[in-house]
Amino acid sequence: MGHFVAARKVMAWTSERQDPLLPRLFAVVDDVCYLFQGPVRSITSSRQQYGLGKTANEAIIVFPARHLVWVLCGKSAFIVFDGCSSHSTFTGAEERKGRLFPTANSGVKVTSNSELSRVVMSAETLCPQPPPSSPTRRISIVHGPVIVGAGPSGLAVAASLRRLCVPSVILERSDGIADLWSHRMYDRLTLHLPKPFCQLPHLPFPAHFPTYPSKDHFLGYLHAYAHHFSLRPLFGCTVMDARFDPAVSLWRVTAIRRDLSDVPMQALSPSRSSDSLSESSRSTSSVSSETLTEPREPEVVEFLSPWLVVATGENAEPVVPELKGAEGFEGSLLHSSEYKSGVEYEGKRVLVVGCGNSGMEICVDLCEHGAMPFMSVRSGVHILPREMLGTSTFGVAMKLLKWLPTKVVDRFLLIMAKMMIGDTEKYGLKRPKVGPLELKNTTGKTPVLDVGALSLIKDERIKIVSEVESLTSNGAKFVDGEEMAFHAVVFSTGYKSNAPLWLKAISSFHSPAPHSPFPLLPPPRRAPPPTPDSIHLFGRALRSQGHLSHGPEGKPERSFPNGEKGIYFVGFSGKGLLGSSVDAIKTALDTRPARPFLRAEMANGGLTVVDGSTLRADDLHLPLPDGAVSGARLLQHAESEAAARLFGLSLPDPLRSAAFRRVAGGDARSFEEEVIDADSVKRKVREYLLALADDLADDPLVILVLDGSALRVFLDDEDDFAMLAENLFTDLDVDDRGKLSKTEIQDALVLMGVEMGVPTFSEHSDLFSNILRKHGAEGEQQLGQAQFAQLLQLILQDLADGLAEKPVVVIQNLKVVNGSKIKKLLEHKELLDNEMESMFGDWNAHGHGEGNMERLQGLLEAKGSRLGLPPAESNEAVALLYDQIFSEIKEEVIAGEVTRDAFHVVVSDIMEKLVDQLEANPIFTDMGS
Ligand SMILES: NC(=O)C1=CN([C@@H]2O[C@H](COP(=O)(O)OP(=O)(O)OC[C@H]3O[C@@H](n4cnc5c(N)ncnc54)[C@H](OP(=O)(O)O)[C@@H]3O)[C@@H](O)[C@H]2O)C=CC1
Ligand SMILES: O=C(O)C(=O)Cc1c[nH]c2ccccc12
Repeated sequence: MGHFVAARKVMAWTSERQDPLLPRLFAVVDDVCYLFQGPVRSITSSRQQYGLGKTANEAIIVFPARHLVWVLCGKSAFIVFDGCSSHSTFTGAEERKGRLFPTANSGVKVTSNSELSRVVMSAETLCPQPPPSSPTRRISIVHGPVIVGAGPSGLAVAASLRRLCVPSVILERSDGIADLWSHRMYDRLTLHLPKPFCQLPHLPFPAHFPTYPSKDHFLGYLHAYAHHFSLRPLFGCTVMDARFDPAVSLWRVTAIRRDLSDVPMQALSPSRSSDSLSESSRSTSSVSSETLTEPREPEVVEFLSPWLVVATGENAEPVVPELKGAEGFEGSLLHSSEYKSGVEYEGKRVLVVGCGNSGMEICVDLCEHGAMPFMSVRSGVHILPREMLGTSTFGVAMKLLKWLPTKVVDRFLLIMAKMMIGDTEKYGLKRPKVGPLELKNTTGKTPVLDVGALSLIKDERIKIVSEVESLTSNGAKFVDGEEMAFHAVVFSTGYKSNAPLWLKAISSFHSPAPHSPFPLLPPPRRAPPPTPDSIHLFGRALRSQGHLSHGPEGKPERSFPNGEKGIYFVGFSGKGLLGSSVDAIKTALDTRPARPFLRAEMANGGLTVVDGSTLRADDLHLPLPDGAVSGARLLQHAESEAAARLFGLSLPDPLRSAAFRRVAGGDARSFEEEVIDADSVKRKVREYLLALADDLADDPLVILVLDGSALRVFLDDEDDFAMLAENLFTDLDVDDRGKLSKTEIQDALVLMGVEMGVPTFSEHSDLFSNILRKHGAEGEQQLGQAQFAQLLQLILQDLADGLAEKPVVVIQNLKVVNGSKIKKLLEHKELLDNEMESMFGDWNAHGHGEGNMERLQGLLEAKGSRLGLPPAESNEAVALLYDQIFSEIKEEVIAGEVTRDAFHVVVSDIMEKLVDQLEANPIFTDMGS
């Protein structure tokens, strides 16, 4: 342990082996100390940059304080930049006997081998006092991402991070989780999409939930979810401003935090009990001590973090049109977010403005409560049945989108809708010109999934009226001149995001390159994230708020200026809760190398692509059976041989049977009974292996081999292990009792999960129960943190040994696109010609002229699935791949009228480029559940 020494305006850092009274690395300017320790890699360029002498091998560089700390109030403070984890930690510090010590519970651990590479200190005298009128301001450096919003998206991100042992902070303006769902939705609401599309990552809905869970089911689930992952958002915390500060490469998120001490604890606790859920039965009072000691005055807190997750949703603020005469209307005026049920409207005439899902369902609700609803329709609307072909319409659409372009899926949905619910136009519900999914993608307008409104419209129990022109004292005037009386008006006119109000200056940084205050630091060890600019746009983020410029298709443009880093938009993809889950997992996986040990784990273990190459080697692993054998026996042997070369993996059935069919030829049944003579046995086994290899080459499997090596990474490094054990302990100790029972070791293993090298509990219960029993980890005995760590270490050691002896292979639900399909196509003249002809036909069918390049890109993107590529709309990596390849094609080669030959040349060129790119950099796509 080194020491911080402070004497009035002088502070210094000495490392362990140095005399604390003779600090070596030390500098003071204007009350600010900047101290640097660590290897200087780019010494030559640094010499130039700082004009150092040729013989200099050690340098002290002093920076102005504003680069480092914006405002620091109250006590002294220092910031430790840990070069190992690329994390900064902020702590209060106090001076005792001339030395500066971290204040209690500061959370800073500076150990000698944590490779401290920068130390920055700032003394008390530096801090300007806040102006007396302003609320107290505090700075909080977050050890992980700052998530704005505690709705489903924010919770899903935090949970996904928690599972990876990455901490995060959720800031939430309201008093509880999922405020929209708990306070701004009508009672009769049920989810429109079936269960699998609405559950959040890592915790399925309870089995007893109906296919379409109710609002209360869903809310109960969200509370159980927050509880399960011990998520404790900071409630009453309204973000006013968030901006990226290039000087420190951090996001500065300023929030006002209200005092919530008079809010009933029930509302603050994530473990609100609910009848609909059994998960929440683990009763705890999970109000943290922090909640109990809330400040009285509103407090301004500035959160600093390298990552900002925007999870405030597309429905943050109600949209209410400004109508002439609204002030003079004597009935009640409300937004759909304030409508709870139709009880109070019995016998009343209610005008519902807007025909989205809310408008439609509120009309149904009004009918059911004996009111008379009138629905005002301005533009058109797509109504689709909630289900078709025996499953949900949404599910059908998602399936089809995997294979077909949006326009074709739209055409299909509209044909099905017409067959099932007839022509909706004759009731005054015009269909928009653009199809439902394309409209959703381009404008964000969701199609209506019919849950009963349509038949009420047909029966004229819901009356369709035209666009409202103005309100009168007792009703409304419509654009068609008609005037009617109403008791109430419910604006079901939708919602908008509020991110533009607080997310400042995105895309408008002009500084050429973010200035680094630490030019002497070794470059970060982590490879940059896969996107070129570290801005993670999962979906249609903020499209309608003008934050992003749009391309001609309304797609957000994918180019961003440099400067803003580490920002993630979660839940803006227009794909409902499913979209939130996908975004959340991506965000978590992307930010997870936040922890050094996770980085090590990824480098060591990581994913393995099984592309069948190990099956091609000539020598066999297992001795062949002697003499002639039956076909069935041969197959059995061939399968064992394959498994022996594939980490003991048992291959999916379709793969095995396809290979078997190729070996067996015509009749599989008779082959099993056939006698294979000794000479043919080896040939047949090889045939089987090669058949498997061929299929795997086209469609590789992605597997995770858990052989204990990932676990060793933690076990081999004392610090890493201590950190892991501490995190797990605090995560599990939800009541802050400082004790856990032995049985909770099992929860720790579950929390660690596959990502950290622990197999799933349920599938490998033998392995676990032996080890747990051996260490007596089944009892209720209470363990303190140190004992917990000790026991965990023993158990993980045994687990690692067990796995080393018999690795566990987990097939990941990922598809790898490596270009082999395109390569095959290029090698197969006949198929290639057919494909080219069909593309050339499409090309000609859509006219000529301007924008050939865009047209060709569109055509190839649409054909992507035939080439083995996932749709570009659904996969950012694919979209980037196309963009990159098309940027290399010269405009003139496809200018004007394109001949067949020229078309063939260009398209083959593109295909070859695709192969090159994909072979070097395969694309992984999530196949969902
Ligand atoms: N059970 C469920 O799962 C439910 C889901 N939802 C979802 O919640 C989100 C919000 O839905 P919702 O609240 O219905 O909002 P939407 O944005 O989907 O619909 C708003 C409606 O209001 C109309 N509108 C807007 N401004 C005016 C105006 N000045 N005059 C007349 N009409 C106007 C729009 O028509 P125009 O095209 O003319 O602008 C549109 O029909 C959607 O994603 C929806 O699918 C909603 C309810 C239930
Ligand atoms: O998010 C909503 O509002 C839904 O009702 C689900 C939904 C999201 N995107 C869609 C596209 C087609 C059909 C339903 C949805």
